[in-house]
Amino acid sequence: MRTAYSVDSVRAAERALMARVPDGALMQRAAAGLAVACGQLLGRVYGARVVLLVGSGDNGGDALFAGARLARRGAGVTAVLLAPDRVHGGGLAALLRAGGRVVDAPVGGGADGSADADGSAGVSERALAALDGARLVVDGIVGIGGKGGLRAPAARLVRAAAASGALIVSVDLPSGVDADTGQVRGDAVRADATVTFGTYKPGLLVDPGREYAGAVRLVDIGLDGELGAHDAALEALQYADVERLLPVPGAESDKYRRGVVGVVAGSARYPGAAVLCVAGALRAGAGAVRYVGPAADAVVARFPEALVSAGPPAAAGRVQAWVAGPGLGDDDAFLRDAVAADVPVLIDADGLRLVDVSAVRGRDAPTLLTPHAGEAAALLGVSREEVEGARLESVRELAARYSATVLLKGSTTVVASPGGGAVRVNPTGTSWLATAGSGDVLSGLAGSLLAAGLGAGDAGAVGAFLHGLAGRLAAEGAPVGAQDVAEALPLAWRDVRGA
Ligand SMILES: NC(=O)C1=CN([C@@H]2O[C@H](COP(=O)(O)OP(=O)(O)OC[C@H]3O[C@@H](n4cnc5c(N)ncnc54)[C@H](O)[C@@H]3O)[C@@H](O)[C@H]2O)[C@@H](O)CC1
Ligand SMILES: Nc1ncnc2c1ncn2[C@@H]1O[C@H](COP(=O)(O)OP(=O)(O)O)[C@@H](O)[C@H]1O
Ligand SMILES: [K+]
Repeated sequence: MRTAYSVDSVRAAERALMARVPDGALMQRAAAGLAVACGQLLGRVYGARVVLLVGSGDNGGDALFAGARLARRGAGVTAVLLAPDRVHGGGLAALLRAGGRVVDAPVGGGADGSADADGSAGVSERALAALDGARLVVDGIVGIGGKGGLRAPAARLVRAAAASGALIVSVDLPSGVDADTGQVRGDAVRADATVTFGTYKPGLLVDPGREYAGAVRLVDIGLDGELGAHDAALEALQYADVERLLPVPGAESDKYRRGVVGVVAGSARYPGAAVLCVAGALRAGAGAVRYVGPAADAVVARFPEALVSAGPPAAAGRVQAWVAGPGLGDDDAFLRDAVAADVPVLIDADGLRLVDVSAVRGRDAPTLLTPHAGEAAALLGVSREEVEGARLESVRELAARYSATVLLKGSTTVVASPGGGAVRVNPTGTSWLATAGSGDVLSGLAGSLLAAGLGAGDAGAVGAFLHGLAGRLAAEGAPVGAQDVAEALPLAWRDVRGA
């Protein structure tokens, strides 16, 4: 399991560790890892021009000590100081000893300024000129101490760094990205790589922050033992975790023991949603798929193995979980039956529009809601942009409001449980999945995992993992349709099982 911890937990763990190690040891470990990563990106360090963007905190200190290490290996290192009067003293001294140069960012060398009329944001020509011809820019403006959007001088330098064409490495996290949420307000560094210390931060794993971070490398600074006393804020399942959770049939399994999933989806207008949902459900672990609804002919024509009926759900025979909602249109009768059933229920798409909050809250069996950002926005009464800018907050809020597990789809898919705890973040997503109907495949797939006995959080996280993997395997760099994603699910299973 890959985990990420909140800033508060990181700070507490760092305090505990610092009490046991010599002064400055953690920063030296961080700087050593950072310098190694920079060296690898540069290839040849000797003679390379490196610019450090140095803020007023320890993030800038890391950059300075790493810059000193690069300077000792022959790089031409220039530190641009955003707040010369508050720079990390030890780091600056180390850089100067190693032969590095220093340029003050504020015009006139004072404290960091604010926006001004000529657009220079109070940044000196010398600071901007230092970026010309740099091969590598090290972003040490702010780390976990960042608050709000970048101030104007920092934002000006970040734009100049982006325009310089240099490789950009962020220290701990891209400056301008909120460490706890991944939110970006205004300018932020778009890094080629981020070297983070001790643990991942949530903002490195969740968009929009994740996209700004580039390739993330974790440097061990000895924090693991101390972090054990804290709860992770985020968890990302890895292959081995998913393999353990897959519902592989045992020798004595039969189709009923494997679980039967019922699908309430499709309408005369949208029969395809039913077909795609069943396509996902058939390849996910349940022993049988029952379809009820108006698209029964279309479903059985494509999948003779599906058990179909016109409904209602109560007359369809026993199921261990229902999936309800894709392509339903406005008819909520079958949805209500499914929600009233005392088995796990996954609600998606039109079902999310039609469902009654109090009916969901009143359920005893687990409920899994799978909105995309637009659906989540409608449920929360906010804009789609607000949901996409604050995925973690949105998914946690929905889970609390509905007393349900919520899987929020999109460029980063996240899963929150009603009782709080770590949010699951899916590591396998690919934007090739942004194709009509792929959400229907996911709902069938995750519903099938529910029927096979996985808890709602596991069904959501494993479903998203397999879905993302299937999307990648189906696409291999070319556009795919939702059916292709469903057909690649066995490949995803085999990939996870190493089969
Ligand atoms: N605490 C530790 O043990 C370790 C900390 N390390 C580094 O220390 C960092 C945290 O250091 P700090 O707590 O000093 O905080 P930061 O260096 O992340 O940032 C704090 C400084 O940035 C300024 N600032 C805040 N928001 C800003 C904004 N929006 N625009 C411009 N400037 C802004 C503040 O005025 C403050 O001086 C970590 O991210 C990591 O890089 C590492 O050296 C590893 C060890
Ligand atoms: N940019 C993206 N990156 C990764 N996955 C994406 C992206 N956009 C959409 N997806 C995934 O594609 C699927 C689309 O589902 P959904 O929006 O419900 O579409 P539909 O209703 O057409 O089925 C979801 O699993 C979602 O997470
Ligand atoms: K940074």
